[in-house]
Amino acid sequence: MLDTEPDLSDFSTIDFTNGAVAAVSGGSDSTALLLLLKAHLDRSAPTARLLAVTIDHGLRPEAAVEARAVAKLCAERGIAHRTISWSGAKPSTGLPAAAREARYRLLAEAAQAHGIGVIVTGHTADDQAETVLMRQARGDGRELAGRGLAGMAPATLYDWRIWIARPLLGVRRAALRAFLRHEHVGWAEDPTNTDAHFERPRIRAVLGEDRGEQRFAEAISLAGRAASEREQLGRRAAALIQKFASQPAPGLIRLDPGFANADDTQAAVYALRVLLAATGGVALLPHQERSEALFAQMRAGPLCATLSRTVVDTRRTGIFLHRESRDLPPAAPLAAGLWDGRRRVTEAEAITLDDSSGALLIAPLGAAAAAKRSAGIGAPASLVRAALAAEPALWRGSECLGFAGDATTAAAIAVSPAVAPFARFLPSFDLVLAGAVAELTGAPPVPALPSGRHSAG
Ligand SMILES: Nc1ncnc2c1ncn2[C@@H]1O[C@H](COP(=O)(O)OP(=O)(O)OP(=O)(O)O)[C@@H](O)[C@H]1O
Repeated sequence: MLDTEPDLSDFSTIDFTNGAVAAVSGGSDSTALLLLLKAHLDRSAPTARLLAVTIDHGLRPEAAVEARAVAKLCAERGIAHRTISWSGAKPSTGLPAAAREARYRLLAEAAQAHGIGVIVTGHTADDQAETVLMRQARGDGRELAGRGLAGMAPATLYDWRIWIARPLLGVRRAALRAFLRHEHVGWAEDPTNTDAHFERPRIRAVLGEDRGEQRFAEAISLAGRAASEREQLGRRAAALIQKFASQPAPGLIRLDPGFANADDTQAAVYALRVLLAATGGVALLPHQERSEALFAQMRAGPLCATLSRTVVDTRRTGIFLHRESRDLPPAAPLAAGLWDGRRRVTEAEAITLDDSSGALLIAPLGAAAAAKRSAGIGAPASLVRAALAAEPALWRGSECLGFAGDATTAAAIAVSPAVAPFARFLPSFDLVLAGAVAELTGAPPVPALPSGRHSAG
């Protein structure tokens, strides 16, 4: 064991059977992560593969030099390393979010290409405190006690396919730096970390002031409480979904009328928000206040309203949710990825896109084709047709070949429901809730956590 190794018991809760990708920027936290993880694997899983990956976003000239320094360190320590460049077009607005999205995509692709089962990042307790304080400053906590303030989860499922673990979330940055100094290993300082134009460095500076340690402790304790509240609320909402929700036809959710009278109003509103976002294909949950108002209307009597791109239609037989017909995606060539935020297209490469009879397109089934389909059971025919009309279908010119993913087209393409609010990032706090929505909609089950500790049960 390395003699100044900080207490890193969290490594032992991660399953490294299928190896690990260590995301290493070259900063102190991820450099320490790399060395500590290597020591842990050498000790307890010597056959497990370790691949260090550095993403060069192409945004700072020093990034290439930093990546080479990581490569050199890896070569010295016998660790496989890859530098991957983000070569795509860079947006003029929302650059940090786009860079983050690209970073996780590239890390996931690297893991998949090497058959590796988990990505680990160097997020620390300091990052956690900063995140919570930033969210508090933005007022995220008002929305729902326990959600925004939970901070970063110990594990997050990316793109519904690979887990990102954060084993250093309980470790202070200062301890990691002390460890690196002791090991005589240097690191790169990212100038944006101290640039007061950015929110995080400003918060970081506050944590370094007189009452910084106290504020740090308060933020971490708040995050812990908020995380367990969020998890509990998610479980209660999941139970309501299991009890009251069904899917009579693709894209159509039916809530039993008893849902509107559920005693646990807080959980019912939360379940409603998640179902609205999932049905509409929207990543962000609809506003708390608007959702509360909608729920109150549901209690009061029949209604037909739209929220989060979802039509809510109450009938004698139930409360029905389906994607509204406005702003559906236009016909487009098949491509792997999320379609309308709510359907996941895979294996699209198997299609011959430009055959002689015209390119295959993915587009909504549309009202005319939906009218020819037989109605579902347990739902008004008009609502089944409205839901089906918004389902993705394969087209050649004006000829509809059938639902994308149907038996007739399945050989070439796979389309499965995506649980929109969690399709890109599913924090382990929300595992049970996301699992309930997946079961309801027929989405693939959530892949098992890379550890036994944060179990979905
Ligand atoms: N360029 C990079 N290459 C590889 N890994 C990176 C890179 N940048 C960040 N990471 C990984 O992400 C962790 C957090 O980094 P940082 O705090 O700079 O990113 P962030 O954008 O705040 O985090 P998040 O990705 O969660 O938003 C690092 O410890 C490292 O594991």
